Amino acid sequence: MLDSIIVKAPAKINLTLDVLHKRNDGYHEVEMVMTTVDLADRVHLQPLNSRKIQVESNNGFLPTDKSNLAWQAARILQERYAPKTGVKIYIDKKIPVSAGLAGGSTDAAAVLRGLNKIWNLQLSTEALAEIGAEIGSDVPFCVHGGTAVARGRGEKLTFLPAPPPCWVVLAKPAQGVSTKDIYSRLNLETMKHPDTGRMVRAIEEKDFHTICLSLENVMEEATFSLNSDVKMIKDRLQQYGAEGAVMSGSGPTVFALASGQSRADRLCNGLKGFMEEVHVVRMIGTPHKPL
Ligand SMILES: C[C@](O)(CO)[C@H](O)COP(=O)(O)OP(=O)(O)OC[C@H]1O[C@@H](n2ccc(N)nc2=O)[C@H](O)[C@@H]1O
Ligand SMILES: Nc1ncnc2c1ncn2[C@@H]1O[C@H](COP(=O)(O)OP(=O)(O)OP(=O)(O)O)[C@@H](O)[C@H]1O
Repeated sequence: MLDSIIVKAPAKINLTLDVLHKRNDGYHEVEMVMTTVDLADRVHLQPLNSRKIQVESNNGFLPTDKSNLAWQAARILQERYAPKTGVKIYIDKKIPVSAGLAGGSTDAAAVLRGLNKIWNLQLSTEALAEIGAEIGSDVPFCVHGGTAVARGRGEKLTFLPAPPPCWVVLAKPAQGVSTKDIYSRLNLETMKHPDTGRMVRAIEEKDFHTICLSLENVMEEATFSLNSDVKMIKDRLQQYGAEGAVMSGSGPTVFALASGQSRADRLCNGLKGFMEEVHVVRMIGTPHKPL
């Protein structure tokens, strides 16, 4: 058994997000293009000789009990493959919580990848992603990282090349939203669907301009109606010269893409005048390297 390990757990953004219909199991069939950005939690894993799973974090608002998705990931692996060991998980939280950036899902994915290594389980990435789907719909993507079209509940992944290098300005309004609530408020009859095919082609052709034109998210209307700040931030980003801007996931984070750092910094400075949580990061878009 290896000693401690620190696993980087990056946030995701949705370049497109489409909802096709509601399924009999209560979930929705989705089609969305997801990619990773360089805003990441650091998940520290330290094996324990007892069966304890202990979670700590620098963020006092995070649950440290079994409702933490990182705890759930450790429990599943322990029950199935390593009944005699435990782990201390310390989450150095950098990703805003309840933001639409898959913060909890990426921590769970980091625990799956990290424990696979330190408990020497030798599970494939596909097997870890399958386990991840039991924890949450965004976890399989977070296990792989990179850029992908996600279908089904979010677990059926078709991988794409990385988008062209660019900057991402992430703006998170203070008030969070519940993913479940936003799904239940969607108007499936009247929504305008994104052109997912155009986004996929633009990524394959590394056509930054068309990527910006193709950013679309069917959840915006529902989130805007609950939190008017979200629309206001998107409008401001467009007024300040964003090449493209859209909400990520169920929100409330809105992001803008910029081909150069100076434009990204200008957008960030414009927003900083009236909101606190703004990050300028690089798009990553390539799958995680093996640990
Ligand atoms: C909005 C997205 O973040 C886009 O990437 C995801 O679709 C949500 O992924 P997630 O937060 O991992 O979602 P889960 O934890 O699996 O589900 C939370 C709740 O969202 C709803 N949900 C989620 C995924 C999906 N395909 N259909 C749904 O209806 C369900 O009500 C579920 O109870
Ligand atoms: N490790 C974790 N990090 C963040 N939130 C967690 C974690 N584990 C459980 N949670 C809980 O999950 C809820 C959603 O948090 P999260 O940051 O994952 O939202 P999100 O970014 O909107 O997720 P998604 O984009 O996957 O819908 C919060 O209520 C939080 O308390």
